[in-house]
Amino acid sequence: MTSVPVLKLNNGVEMPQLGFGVFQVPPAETKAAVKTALDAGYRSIDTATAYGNEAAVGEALAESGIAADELFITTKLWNSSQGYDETLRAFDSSMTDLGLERLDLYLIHWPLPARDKYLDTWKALEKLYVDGRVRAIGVSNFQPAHLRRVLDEGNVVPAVNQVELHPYLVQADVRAFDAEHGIATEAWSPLAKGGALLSEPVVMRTAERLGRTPAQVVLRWHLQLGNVVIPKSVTPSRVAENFDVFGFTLADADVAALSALDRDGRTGPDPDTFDLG
Ligand SMILES: NC(=O)C1=CN([C@@H]2O[C@H](COP(=O)(O)OP(=O)(O)OC[C@H]3O[C@@H](n4cnc5c(N)ncnc54)[C@H](OP(=O)(O)O)[C@@H]3O)[C@@H](O)[C@H]2O)C=CC1
Ligand SMILES: O=C(O)C(=O)[C@@H](O)[C@H](O)C(=O)CO
Repeated sequence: MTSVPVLKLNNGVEMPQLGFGVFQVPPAETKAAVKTALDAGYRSIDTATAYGNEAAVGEALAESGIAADELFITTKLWNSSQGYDETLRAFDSSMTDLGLERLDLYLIHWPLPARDKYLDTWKALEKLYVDGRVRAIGVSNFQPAHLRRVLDEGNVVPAVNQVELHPYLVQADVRAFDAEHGIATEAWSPLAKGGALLSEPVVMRTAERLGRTPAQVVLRWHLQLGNVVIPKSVTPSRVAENFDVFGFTLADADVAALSALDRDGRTGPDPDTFDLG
């Protein structure tokens, strides 16, 4: 079976560079989707309390019989649970739902700067890390200014920053800041939600030339930039297609041509202003 390259995080923990996302997968369909992904070879699963499907992910993991040390499971603390004590309680609840002894990666889902609770929240993640309940801790949707405060006031450097990232939103500043501080950048909505990006002439031409699909070309672009990617699909053929991205490479010119699609094209909320939950 294809083995996925791993990135060594800043604490030495190894994270698969390709994983499977389950946002908007209804709980009743999640077990089947995760099983399909595990059968295809994925070993990293990205969920969140907000997705409402942690328990279904946990069932799929338990039924798979795959050893915990071969899996890499990420979940995220939802906005309504920010704050030190609330975070510790929310973590316990996620672990019960996931049925895990130890989590691989726990992320603060959004910074919510107007609430100004993410530093207290980060302290709780640090406690979970120091107590050995999670192998790595990180953040999601953090802009450099938010990360700067965590670096200045925290004791642990976040291992990962998971942000919206695809050729319409290349996130050069965030990626540069992350890289400068040893933080791995993980791309959410790596396919820009499977929309217009996959019909861009440059993406289609490149795919045709290489005998690959547009989604595979976009995922290759991420991998060659060094991003962690977590495409989501409930379509088994696409789940397999998105995993089959290790048998070809893009030329530097192809990578540059996709990067030139950058247009500040967010599909999701702006982290500086998003405040929900
Ligand atoms: N931290 C955060 O704030 C966020 C994190 N995430 C994480 O990132 C993951 C991925 O992001 P997501 O928003 O789901 O978007 P993606 O960019 O992964 O796109 C998913 C969409 O693309 C379609 N698709 C998947 N593969 C292909 C393919 N090969 N060809 C054509 N279409 C395809 C899917 O359709 P179908 O399923 O019908 O096959 C689905 O509609 C999430 O599942 C979640 O884990 C996402 C948003 C925010
Ligand atoms: O999918 C996620 O992880 C998200 O945080 C987003 O869904 C986000 O909550 C959103 O898009 C709300 O409109």
